[in-house]
Amino acid sequence: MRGSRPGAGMVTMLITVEALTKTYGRGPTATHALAGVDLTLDAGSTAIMGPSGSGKTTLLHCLAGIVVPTSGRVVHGGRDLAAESDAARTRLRRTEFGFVFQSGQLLPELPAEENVALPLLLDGQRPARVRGRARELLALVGLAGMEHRRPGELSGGQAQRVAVARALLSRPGVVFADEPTGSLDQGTGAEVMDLLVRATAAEGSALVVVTHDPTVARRCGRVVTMRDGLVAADHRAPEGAGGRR
Ligand SMILES: Nc1ncnc2c1ncn2[C@@H]1O[C@H](COP(=O)(O)OP(=O)(O)OP(=O)(O)O)[C@@H](O)[C@H]1O
Repeated sequence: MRGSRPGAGMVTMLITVEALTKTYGRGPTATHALAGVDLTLDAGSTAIMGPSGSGKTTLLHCLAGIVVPTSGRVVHGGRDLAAESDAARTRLRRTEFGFVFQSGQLLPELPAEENVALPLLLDGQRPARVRGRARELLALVGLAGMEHRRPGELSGGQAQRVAVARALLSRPGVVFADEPTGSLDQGTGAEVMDLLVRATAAEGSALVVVTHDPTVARRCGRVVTMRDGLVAADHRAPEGAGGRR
């Protein structure tokens, strides 16, 4: 049921980045985090890999409209994000994008269901409907029956599953994840990553995940490798091999 967003599930080119640069600071201490990136993000799952400091998080933040680039364009739905107002970018992030961070950033005093439902409850949407959707998503991520547990009563992997459910709440076109398994042991991390790929696919959302971990990247249909602020490699898994989409 994805009828609320025009073209949902049919869009293949989601975000296009053209000649993107981002420089932090100025003068002799300036850091050129992105040095001219061209990239078209399409449906499916994309991992962004590369050495520390190569610009992965900066690219993710530019794609998601969190960071405004120094030059270049980030085009989403025909609109250049950089040319939009802060308010318009915030609205876009709330309605079109979902986010999963390294540690789930759940509110400790709220049960899982409320943590998932909160963004749309704050938006003033009908509570019964929002809570129903939250329960549906918690079941999708394998947490049926744990709706009333608070984050302190969940394992690290379960807490990240709640964060995945929350990211999918508004039926986003794209879910952005920055080292989503970084705080988990390897086995739990692999389970959460599988879940993240499966749940985003089931909901018809694209996935962009920044990771250092090759086993995480192998679960994605495409791997973009950054080096010194540029795309150094861009590999797609052959149809049916790797990239479990
Ligand atoms: N807010 C900031 N102010 C100044 N420099 C920054 C800022 N954010 C990032 N940088 C610098 O920009 C470069 C790219 O950083 P970025 O975080 O995008 O890299 P990364 O590939 O995600 O690194 P890591 O894998 O270590 O997280 C680095 O040299 C970093 O120090």
